[in-house]
Amino acid sequence: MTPIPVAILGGSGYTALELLHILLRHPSVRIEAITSRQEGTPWIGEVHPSLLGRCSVRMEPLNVDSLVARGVRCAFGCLPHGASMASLPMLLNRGIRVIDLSADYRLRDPNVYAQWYGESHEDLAYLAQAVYGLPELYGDEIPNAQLIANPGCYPQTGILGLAPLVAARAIEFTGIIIDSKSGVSGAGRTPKLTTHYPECNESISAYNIGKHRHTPEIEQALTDLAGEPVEVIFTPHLTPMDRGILSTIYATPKRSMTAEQLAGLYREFFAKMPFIRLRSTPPATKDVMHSNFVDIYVQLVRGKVVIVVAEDNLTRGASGVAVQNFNRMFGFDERTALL
Ligand SMILES: NC(=O)C1=CN([C@@H]2O[C@H](COP(=O)(O)OP(=O)(O)OC[C@H]3O[C@@H](n4cnc5c(N)ncnc54)[C@H](OP(=O)(O)O)[C@@H]3O)[C@@H](O)[C@H]2O)C=CC1
Ligand SMILES: CC(=O)N[C@@H](CCC(=O)OP(=O)(O)O)C(=O)O
Repeated sequence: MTPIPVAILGGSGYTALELLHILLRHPSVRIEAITSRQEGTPWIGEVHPSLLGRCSVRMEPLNVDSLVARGVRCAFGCLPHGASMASLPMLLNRGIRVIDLSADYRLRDPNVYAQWYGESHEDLAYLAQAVYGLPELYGDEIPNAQLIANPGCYPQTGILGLAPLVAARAIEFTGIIIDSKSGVSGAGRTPKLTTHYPECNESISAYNIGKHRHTPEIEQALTDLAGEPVEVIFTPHLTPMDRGILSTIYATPKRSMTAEQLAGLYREFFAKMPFIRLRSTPPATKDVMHSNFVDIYVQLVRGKVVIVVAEDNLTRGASGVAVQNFNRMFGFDERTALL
């Protein structure tokens, strides 16, 4: 089969690097273009030395006419939110399918976007068409999507960790606590004071308590599953590791259940989902490093359900699930290049 020509936008960043490492293993993909604001069209290996000898593509400014002329069929947007909705409509208008790794197209209600992101949404037309790309929940909508809103890194741990309980209406839909810890690469490659080495090394800190923009994303998906509003208290923490997210979730059962009934709910919900691993011991971030797996452990403790979820923020949290979506969009086995 002729490989599918793809473009990656925002080539200097961490998710672009992760995506390149995965796509270079994909038998049916050709990296046609890597776009960047960098001056002088550098080789990708000059910006990401781990790609030296593996990928000989020059970075180039974004030029949609050129991408169309070269037959690009899918573009991965690895840009910050805001920059995504400023660029991606140009590609979509020309028939290129897009997987957007930013948050711009994840929240269906533009008023909710404005409330949590502090800016109004500028592309209501494509927002209305976007499919939320969490394959385990919205998998049937992905093959025909022109625009995939790739899910956020933290939200995937909260949504997947709670999905079996919410779908079974087995827990209270308020007072759910999601306590998450992320490695520093979650903040991207662009330097910031909080992620400067002396600021974050040997230290753990909570941030954006009660106002992190992933709260409405988690609630939107869980509300879809429940058919009624679900409310969460989501608290992220920055931890001194390169990559990985560990979320510990606390929920209150609506009715009493045994450990076996609880485990059965999870087994049934995630049956046939190749990237969910139900664990008999609490997972660690190292167990999922560089993989597309989401590891989930669940236990009853003093009348509460405690769920521990581990994922790699760059692989499963961003670029791995983007390739999982790509595989579904273009009719490949969803595990291609990921297992
Ligand atoms: N890091 C993570 O774990 C996750 C990230 N995401 C999301 O994925 C997207 C990319 O994240 P990540 O790779 O970590 O971010 P980075 O900051 O590492 O990279 C983003 C890249 O986008 C380009 N860029 C930056 N600002 C602009 C701008 N104003 N206009 C156009 N291009 C710009 C730059 O590339 P260049 O200089 O080459 O132009 C930059 O390197 C973000 O929206 C992020 O929120 C989602 C899930 C997890
Ligand atoms: C550790 C860290 O700073 N993490 C980022 C979230 C990661 C991310 O990329 O989220 P979006 O895809 O929704 O932009 C944060 O809390 O803002």
